[in-house]
Amino acid sequence: MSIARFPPHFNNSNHRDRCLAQLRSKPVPLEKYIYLNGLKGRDSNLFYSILLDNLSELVPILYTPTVGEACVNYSNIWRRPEGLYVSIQDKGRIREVLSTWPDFYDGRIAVVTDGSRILGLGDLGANGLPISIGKLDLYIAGAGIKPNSTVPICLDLGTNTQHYLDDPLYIGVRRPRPSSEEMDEFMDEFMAAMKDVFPKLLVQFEDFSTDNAFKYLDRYRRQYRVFNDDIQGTGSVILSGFINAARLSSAASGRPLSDHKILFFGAGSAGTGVAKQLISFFTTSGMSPEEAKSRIYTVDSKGLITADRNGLQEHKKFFARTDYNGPQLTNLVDIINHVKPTALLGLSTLKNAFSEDVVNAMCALNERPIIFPLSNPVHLSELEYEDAIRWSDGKAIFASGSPYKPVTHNGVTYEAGQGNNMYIFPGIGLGSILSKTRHVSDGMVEQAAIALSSSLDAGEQAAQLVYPRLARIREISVRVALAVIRQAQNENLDENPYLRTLPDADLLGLIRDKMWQPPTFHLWSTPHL
Ligand SMILES: NC(=O)C1=CN([C@@H]2O[C@H](COP(=O)(O)OP(=O)(O)OC[C@H]3O[C@@H](n4cnc5c(N)ncnc54)[C@H](OP(=O)(O)O)[C@@H]3O)[C@@H](O)[C@H]2O)C=CC1
Ligand SMILES: CC(=O)C(=O)O
Ligand SMILES: [Mg+2]
Repeated sequence: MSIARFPPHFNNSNHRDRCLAQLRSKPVPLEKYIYLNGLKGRDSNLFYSILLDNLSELVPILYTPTVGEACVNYSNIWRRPEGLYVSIQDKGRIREVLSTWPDFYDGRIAVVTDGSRILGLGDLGANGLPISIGKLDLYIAGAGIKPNSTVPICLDLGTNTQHYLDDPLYIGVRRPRPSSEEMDEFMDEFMAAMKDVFPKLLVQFEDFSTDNAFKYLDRYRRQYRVFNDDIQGTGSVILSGFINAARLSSAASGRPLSDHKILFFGAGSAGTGVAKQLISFFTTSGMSPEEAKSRIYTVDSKGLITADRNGLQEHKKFFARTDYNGPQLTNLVDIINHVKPTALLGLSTLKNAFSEDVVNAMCALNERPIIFPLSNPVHLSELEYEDAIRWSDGKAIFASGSPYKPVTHNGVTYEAGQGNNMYIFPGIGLGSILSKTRHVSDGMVEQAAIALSSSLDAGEQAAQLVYPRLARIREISVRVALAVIRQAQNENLDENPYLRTLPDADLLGLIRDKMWQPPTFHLWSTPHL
């Protein structure tokens, strides 16, 4: 029997080839994003099935870098409602607004942004929703979280970006951002309402501006099941890459791990999160807290951060150096020559900040320098991969926030690592859901990093990679989830005692079995033809 309005010879099995061909015919990445978004609306099972089979091709479209372009232009490319907006004008009735979400009882993971610092692109206001959607697509593809248990949220609190306020098509409320008192009141009501409406929810804070990122993580982490991806997820993923990079670097130089010195170019929410995570790892590996702290140097837009600077923001004070009293160091090469770092990490949003002189200075100090330009999207990267390989003659141990294609230099092909929290948050989410943990602890985040660092397979180790290849993300998320569950148990945060009875091999099997798979046979899963 044929189904009305389907062509008589419509064939599900080659329809995915048709979709891929349609996608590939789009000339520019933003058009591909719009196409995929439409496909998800028409047939979400097919969308996720195609995504899972083509991760390396599709993740750079649905996530960084293209999702950045989608956010910048969201008011213009908007097609259909696809997430939950909670507006500052909803203050006093936020619970009602959240209750309009379909399937709210199934809500397990929300990614919540207020659009105030989307990737390195600044304050995009209500245009920030695609970042929540993109992160949740990675939860679904990368960790098998059920699509209808994910809740993408954008808090529409106004924007301080004038051209959006002037744009007649802008989709958000037309007002500047609220005062910190007004925002605190809004956030307190929002978080309480989230707990009421979605009782089983884990909340991931995403791309809040620096001060609010720290403030709301600290304010809610003991009360609700929350974590901040930019502070904790980034801290975890970069610790993991650093462990593997330090092993490669130490193998070349003979230096022990305890001899490493890390220079952070950018001391915002991500830089500070990574620096704290490294210190915690160094101390658990046996260094004293003072020794561990002495290994970290931070740089912001005014130069090397020293304790004698007036008006330092709270989050910069801990790392401010007390052992330098000379003239303010502002030039990165001068700073490198003063610090003599083994690793240079960029979380600054400053495109091409790692010039040839900077790479040369790192190479002069290190047989194999660790250079991670981590700013997103790719057009804000501190260093292009090709330049890193050429200028260092293939010696740089490299990972970037957004993906790069392999580079061939002097007959050798090099593969970049992607140091992006996408390797961590899906597994943290899955582990938190399965263990029913009450909170996400620092210990869980650190164990996630250690699990990721030890997940390289033989091929990846032979290629001297510091992160696994993206195609293996589901298997990586299983291991990260296992580590997260075990640590939740060690800290008595879990509320699923059955998992405690399982040995690791059985628990790994259970985690795999719990992952959602797109149905292999379907006839158009969303029936709104
Ligand atoms: N790879 C990954 O997984 C992740 C990458 N990121 C990326 O990291 C970047 C930063 O994010 P985040 O920390 O939240 O942003 P913030 O705005 O909190 O921090 C940016 C930092 O960079 C510094 N900076 C800006 N311009 C310069 C300059 N000219 N020279 C030196 N330092 C400078 C700022 O200095 P000042 O304090 O003086 O303003 C600030 O310390 C973004 O591009 C984001 O996409 C973020 C999270 C995860
Ligand atoms: C990856 C990420 O979370 C960011 O760039 O903000
Ligand atoms: Mg982010």
